[in-house]
Amino acid sequence: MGAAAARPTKFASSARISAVEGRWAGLAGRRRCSNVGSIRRRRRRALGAFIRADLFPRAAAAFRKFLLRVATPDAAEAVTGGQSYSLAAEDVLFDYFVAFCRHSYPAQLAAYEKAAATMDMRAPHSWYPYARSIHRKIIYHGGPTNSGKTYQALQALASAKRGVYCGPLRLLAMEVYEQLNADGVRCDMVTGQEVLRVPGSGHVACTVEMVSLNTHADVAVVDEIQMIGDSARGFAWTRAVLGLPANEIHVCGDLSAVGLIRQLAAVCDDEFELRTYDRMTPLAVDEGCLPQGWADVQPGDCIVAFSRQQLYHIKREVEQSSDQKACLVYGALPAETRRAQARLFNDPEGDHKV
Ligand SMILES: Nc1ncnc2c1ncn2[C@@H]1O[C@H](COP(=O)(O)OP(=O)(O)OP(=O)(O)O)[C@@H](O)[C@H]1O
Repeated sequence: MGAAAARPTKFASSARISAVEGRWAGLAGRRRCSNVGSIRRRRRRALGAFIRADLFPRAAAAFRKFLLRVATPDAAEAVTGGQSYSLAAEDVLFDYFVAFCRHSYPAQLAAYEKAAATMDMRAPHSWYPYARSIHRKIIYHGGPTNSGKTYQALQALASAKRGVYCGPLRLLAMEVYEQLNADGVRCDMVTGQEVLRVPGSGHVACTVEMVSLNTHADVAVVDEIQMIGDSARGFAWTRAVLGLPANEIHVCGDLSAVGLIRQLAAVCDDEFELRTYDRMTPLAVDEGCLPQGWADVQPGDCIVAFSRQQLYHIKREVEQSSDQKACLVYGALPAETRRAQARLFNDPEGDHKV
């Protein structure tokens, strides 16, 4: 604005009013001085008021026309009043601009506000309207390994009409799939690697990344819930806990995620219950190594190695130096072979116990 422009003061005389009117008309005629020009430079601010960038030029032009039609000399004085115009006047104008847009383009602003809400990364629970339409109960089965947490959750799953199990491993999904089908509860299996459909099934056992959030379940089981804190895969547990449309969600794991799940339940307006478990048998770390080498391996032992070559080598050693037979499972093993190996190991009548 020109330095010669008057400061915003009260009007005292009609001569002054006409001077301001003249200046208003002159300044408004040059677009940059109408202050709508300043608003133009504030597109981002307008976005914050849900005025989209593509609506902005049209809205700003309409607002400018509107201003020129209705502005009183007072307004002209305030808006064009010398250096003091800058921020304070723009703030005033901006509020009027927003009010004008709300009045003139209600549908556009509402649509953009709705779209912005769905993209609000701070409220992930709102991304799952189906789950939010259900008042869910989250039951946290917490305790150390082998304390029977998953067993209890699976009991609830098996007795439900429609259920879903989500686990971190294909093998766990497969174990549940086989167990439920063996117990007469028809169950599909869905993993990234394979999909097995059982006609008429009401249940599905899947890896957690594969769980469908579009199918209602009476009971859902989310296993190894502490993995929600995993930097690479934790998102899949978060998605399952927030998004599963199930009446009851049984989450199983150690107690490290209790606080977080309790908070998520509160945010989702779900019920929360904590059930804690103790180990049924003690777990102790052996003081020494196997004195007789692989000949000391006992039925039920599990040996972990870090390469395929090592695994085959150890299997050979165990079978040659003891009367045990060993099964093998590793990541690259085809799913069908892995299942056959797991079946061999789990068969109570079989002789593959390592
Ligand atoms: N009440 C029970 N009756 C019969 N078997 C049970 C019972 N509770 C647990 N088990 C068995 O004990 C074993 C360990 O139970 P489960 O897998 O439920 O433990 P967990 O606490 O979930 O262990 P993890 O943390 O390793 O998953 C399983 O083979 C399970 O079938």
